[in-house]
Amino acid sequence: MNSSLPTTPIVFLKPSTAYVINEGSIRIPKNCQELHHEVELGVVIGRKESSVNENEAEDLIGGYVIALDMTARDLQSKAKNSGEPWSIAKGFDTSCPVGNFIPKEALPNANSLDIWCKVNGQLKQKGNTSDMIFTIPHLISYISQYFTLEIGDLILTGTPEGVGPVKSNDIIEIGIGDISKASFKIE
Ligand SMILES: O=C(O)/C=C/C(=O)CC(=O)C(=O)O
Ligand SMILES: [Mg+2]
Repeated sequence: MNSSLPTTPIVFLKPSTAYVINEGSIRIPKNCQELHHEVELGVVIGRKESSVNENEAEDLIGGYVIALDMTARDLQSKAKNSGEPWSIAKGFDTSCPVGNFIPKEALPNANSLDIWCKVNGQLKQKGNTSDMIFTIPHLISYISQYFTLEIGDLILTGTPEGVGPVKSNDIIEIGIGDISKASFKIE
């Protein structure tokens, strides 16, 4: 996205009303003319803890999901330019579609997974979690210094290149290789 590499993770929050389960619909938020898909690996927290170091972080992982960080890019750019928070741009209703839960034991290689996103059958994003700027233990440790992590919390880990716009009636499909797949329609 032409931003310089962050030296610490950029953290924002989505409310639980952002969730959409597999085969659900995504709503374009009010005043948004540019809604973008961002496919991301999601880490589901399985144990309540705060202030963990990177070595302890692995123990907090309960499992994974494939997820979308749906972003009202125009509203985010406006907020960035005026120094305002990203809450609406990132946290509007239906901004966090998720696939089915995958237990940690079923995904021992979370740091080298192919993740992908198709829009109307066309591949738009393809990346590998080994290319993430920050490792999963680093993200968990960093976030846990500020927020107590609770069972069921979901951490999205950042998106690979290829983010782009979607419009009404588009179908977004996301997946982890051929291990997990989910599909959503833009209302
Ligand atoms: O810096 C920007 O303009 C946008 C950054 C993001 O939206 C960050 C993400 O959500 C991501 O990289 O996954
Ligand atoms: Mg993102």
